[in-house]
Amino acid sequence: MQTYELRIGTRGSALALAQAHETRSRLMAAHNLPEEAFEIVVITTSGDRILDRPLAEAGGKGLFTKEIEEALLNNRIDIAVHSSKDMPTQLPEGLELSAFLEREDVRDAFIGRQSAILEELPHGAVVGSSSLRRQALIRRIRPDIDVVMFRGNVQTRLRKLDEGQVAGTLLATAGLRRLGLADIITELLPVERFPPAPGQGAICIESRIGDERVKAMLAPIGHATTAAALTCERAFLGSLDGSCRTPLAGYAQIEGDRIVFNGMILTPDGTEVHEIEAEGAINEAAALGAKAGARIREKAGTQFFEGWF
Ligand SMILES: NCc1[nH]cc(CCC(=O)O)c1CC(=O)O
Repeated sequence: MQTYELRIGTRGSALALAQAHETRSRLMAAHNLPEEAFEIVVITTSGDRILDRPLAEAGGKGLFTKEIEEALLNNRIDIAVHSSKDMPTQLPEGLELSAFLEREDVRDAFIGRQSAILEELPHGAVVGSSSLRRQALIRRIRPDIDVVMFRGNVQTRLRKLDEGQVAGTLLATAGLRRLGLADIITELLPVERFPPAPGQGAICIESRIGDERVKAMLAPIGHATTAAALTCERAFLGSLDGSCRTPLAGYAQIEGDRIVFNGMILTPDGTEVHEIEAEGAINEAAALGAKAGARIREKAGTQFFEGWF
């Protein structure tokens, strides 16, 4: 029987596999181990099966993680590799995010056909996105654009673009780079106008609390400033209940030993926008994010969150 140093759980999508392979490569380098020391275990999740509805409607974020977390808890895998953006703020008892890999580009990318530049699309153009944040951000700057639901993997989206079903779509630059598809990007959207989702661009690794062997193996591949930024962003998300029905953005930037955090919440039509900026010490990342969440909540008022459910 083959014995592995680590069993790595992942979803089977091209992006998820790319992230699992990247994690494996880093572990191989850090521990001077061959590829065979790691088993990659592909796990299908509910999120992979539901393709006909917006995810927020189908039950939200846990959809991409539930079956993988069960495999961790049942000891069928040792670590799970995820996109941080897809991770709920509350993890099942006994599990933790034990490492974050160095963050990729956090920006959203526009992939345009009728125009390379989002803001230069013709009046009334159709843009596809299933992200509530991206939908609201597009409507905010271009209320005339018809934003339609757009799910499926990158290949499906590109086919819909080529067929002319939509004039453009938005995807995370990080994901496209990891898939070797950066060349399809026609515009990199600036974070000031298109602030990213909490966690965007960062791979995280989940493991069992108390599994010290695994934790020690992960230590050399973890990236401290990414971890601080993600801790801040996830605290912001958590303090807003992590409701995936509220379009929101949150981005923490590390400058030396300081964190500069920018948060935003919007109504789905992009007409009402609330922003928050907070700065603090890097070792108070969680408190900073939580406080920014409380302050933006206060700014927006309770009716903001009740308006559209
Ligand atoms: N919700 C899907 C998802 N989760 C993470 C990424 C991209 C990679 C990342 O942000 O790390 C994507 C696709 C996208 O938004 O284009």
